[in-house]
Amino acid sequence: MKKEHFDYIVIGGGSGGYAAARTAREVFDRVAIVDGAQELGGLCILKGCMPSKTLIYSTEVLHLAQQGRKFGLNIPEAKADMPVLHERKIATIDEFAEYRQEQLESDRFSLYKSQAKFVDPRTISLADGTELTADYFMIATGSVVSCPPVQGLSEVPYWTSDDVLDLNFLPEKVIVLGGGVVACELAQFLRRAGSEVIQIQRSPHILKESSPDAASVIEEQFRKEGIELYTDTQIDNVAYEEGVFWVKFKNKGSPTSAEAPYLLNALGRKPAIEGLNLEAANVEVMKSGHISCNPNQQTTNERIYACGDVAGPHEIVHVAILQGELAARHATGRAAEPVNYDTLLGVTFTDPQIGQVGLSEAQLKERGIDYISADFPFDDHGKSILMEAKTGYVKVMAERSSGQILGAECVGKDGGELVHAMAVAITLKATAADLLKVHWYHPTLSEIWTYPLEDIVDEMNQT
Ligand SMILES: Cc1cc2nc3c(=O)[nH]c(=O)nc-3n(C[C@H](O)[C@H](O)[C@H](O)COP(=O)(O)OP(=O)(O)OC[C@H]3O[C@@H](n4cnc5c(N)ncnc54)[C@H](O)[C@@H]3O)c2cc1C
Ligand SMILES: NC(=O)c1ccc[n+]([C@@H]2O[C@H](COP(=O)([O-])OP(=O)(O)OC[C@H]3O[C@@H](n4cnc5c(N)ncnc54)[C@H](O)[C@@H]3O)[C@@H](O)[C@H]2O)c1
Repeated sequence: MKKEHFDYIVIGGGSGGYAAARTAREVFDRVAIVDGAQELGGLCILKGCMPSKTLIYSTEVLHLAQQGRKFGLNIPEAKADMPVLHERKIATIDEFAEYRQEQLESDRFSLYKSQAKFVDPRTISLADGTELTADYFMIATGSVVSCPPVQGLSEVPYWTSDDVLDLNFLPEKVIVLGGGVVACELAQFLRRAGSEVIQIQRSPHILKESSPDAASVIEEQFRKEGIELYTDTQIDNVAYEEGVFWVKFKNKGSPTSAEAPYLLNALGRKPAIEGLNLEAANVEVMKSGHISCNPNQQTTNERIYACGDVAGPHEIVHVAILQGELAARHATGRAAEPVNYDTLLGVTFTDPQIGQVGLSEAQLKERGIDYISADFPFDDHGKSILMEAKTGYVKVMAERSSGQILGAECVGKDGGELVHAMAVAITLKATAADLLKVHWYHPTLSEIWTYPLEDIVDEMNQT
């Protein structure tokens, strides 16, 4: 049996794993990456952020073109050409994936294309029986689509996000189960591409990670665009007969049903821990299935770290990367600062987008922090009015005593871009008064932030 020893072994070569390997390699000479995927590159590049945002951007352009009259344009017909959209996605993603594959295959690392399984706390075995030992391990195996216990769901041929991101035809009608980020981004993509869409969400609002105010804006927009959106539902069962999916559910208590030839299961993802044999490595998992980690990303076995979707608490690429870098710095004995989730940035790529950063109002209340909140709507702002981008608002929360910005929300056109101004402010601990010293160019969407900032400073001056 082949055996080899490394300083550091990364299991899973996605965003988090590659960040850890690259950072560990700055110090260690012998770094191995083990990945069992048929195609290397990880979720973000292959079936997550990049393909979804490529397709979503196309339908955003399509939506604008269809609104041509509003802008004084005569665009006779604008519609999605699904095979071409599909080709564009493939070409775009291939380029990103190729670059990542080159990085993984470089001679800086020893790459093993295999599933890994722990044999003991210092050893993994590969599919061909090879055993690898290491001083330190990083588990970065990501997540997989989950199939929650909805009656009938596991027996029907549902689509996942992978299928929607790989469509080369326009489905005439799709039922979308769920109201999380994946469900919402893809429901709007499908609708704008031309499908009939029925979306069924359990809780009273979609997008539970966002504020109810933000979710309400998206709900109104979805309904305006023709998505048949049900919230506050309970799914009774799912069935599939002769090419038709049936979903029976209670809509605010009353029995309802929906039928369509396609069904997207967007009811969430779960950590990819199956087959790792974590018990053999003394690595414990939490009730959610995430690997239990301390702030340095060390698991219950201090020589084994975890990062990204498999560790949580947020399934977001930049968090996976920050965690991977931090963990590798820690393992190589360098200064390492735990990820600060109080400055967390999140973006939902619906249109309008939701950008949110720092503490939410709910968190500020929960922590008993005395704060001032001020908001301003896009329908009263010069640049957004001339762009016909009048939906949504910006909101800023600042500590009452100091004016330090603690949280911000931007629901609007390119909200995910605009919110970065506040992300910088929050991370650098700027106050509302500091931010009013910035040159905010006119007319830009960004200058909308000055209105709530002025309101905060005014309110502070009154007390
Ligand atoms: C549709 C969709 C859209 C998304 N959009 C965004 C977005 O816009 N922005 C954002 O921040 N996040 C987005 N996300 C989330 C983001 O993609 C993930 O948080 C991120 O990619 C997770 O990275 P990771 O390194 O933890 O795991 P992954 O990139 O999934 O890497 C895990 C790797 O581990 C390998 N592996 C698994 N098990 C084993 C094993 N036993 N042995 C060896 N190898 C193994 C896999 O083959 C894989 O290559 C999206 C997700 C989805 C599904
Ligand atoms: N823009 C981005 O950053 C982006 C985009 C896509 C995905 N992601 C990440 O990927 C992760 C996975 O996203 P997701 O949307 O698949 O999961 P999610 O957990 O965010 O959403 C799952 C949805 O399914 C619903 N649900 C779950 N079980 C149910 C049941 N039994 N009956 C009815 N409803 C049920 C939940 O209420 C929720 O609305 C997220 O954590 C997100 O951070 C991020």
